[in-house]
Amino acid sequence: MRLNYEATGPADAPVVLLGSSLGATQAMWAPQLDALSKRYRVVAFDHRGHGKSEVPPGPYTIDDLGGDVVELLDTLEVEQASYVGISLGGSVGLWLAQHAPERIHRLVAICPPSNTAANPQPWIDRAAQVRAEGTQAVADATLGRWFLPDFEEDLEPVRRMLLDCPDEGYAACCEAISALNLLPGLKDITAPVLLITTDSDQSVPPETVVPLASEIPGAHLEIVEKAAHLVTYSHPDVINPLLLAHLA
Ligand SMILES: O=C(O)CC1=CCC(=O)O1
Repeated sequence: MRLNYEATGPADAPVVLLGSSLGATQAMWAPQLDALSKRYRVVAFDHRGHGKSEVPPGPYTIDDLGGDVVELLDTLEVEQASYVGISLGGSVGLWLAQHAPERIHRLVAICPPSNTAANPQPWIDRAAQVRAEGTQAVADATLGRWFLPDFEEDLEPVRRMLLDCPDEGYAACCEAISALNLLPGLKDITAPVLLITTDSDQSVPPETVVPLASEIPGAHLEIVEKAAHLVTYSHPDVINPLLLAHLA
């Protein structure tokens, strides 16, 4: 699988991978790049079906998405990296920590869905809707979940990113999310984990993230106040110091 990625920071610095949300590209990490790339080789990638990565026909599985990242590490000849992921990207991080523990140095999982298999129908319905009508059919609702109404920045670039997402890639990743259950392997994770959730996340409610902290050995939990789902984008002033402290 050919994954698109953008690398910034010193070529010989420790590598940090950045995994994005459903419907987003690596460009969503712009608010983190300056802070992280002073100390790290930052590799922000597009999941399969997203951005400039390949778009094979779906459905995809979390094994596909996680396996793609292992393949990317192999291609980059990186033995071990830290990983920061949000939303679907956070789920991929939890998968990597369970299935490729020797490749993950430290993990930050932000607002990660972990047991959507318990209620798969909304994701199956969303996949069908996007295959039939395109990502424009879900763009307004998505922006409403990603940001609180008082977030004043221009959201057009984010809307454009969603509209540009290949419909098949978006739908196929919804199907991966619909079958997701990462709970059984949490107790076996050995990498140091920082979990981040927010008080107003309607996509992946905090009640589904907080309990993960007592399942993952030694995990640290942070709850960001007055923030919705795409907290890396809306609150870099809060998130970036948390990332730097955990990755150090
Ligand atoms: O679009 C959403 O609802 C937010 C979301 C949940 C999982 C993911 O990757 O994005």
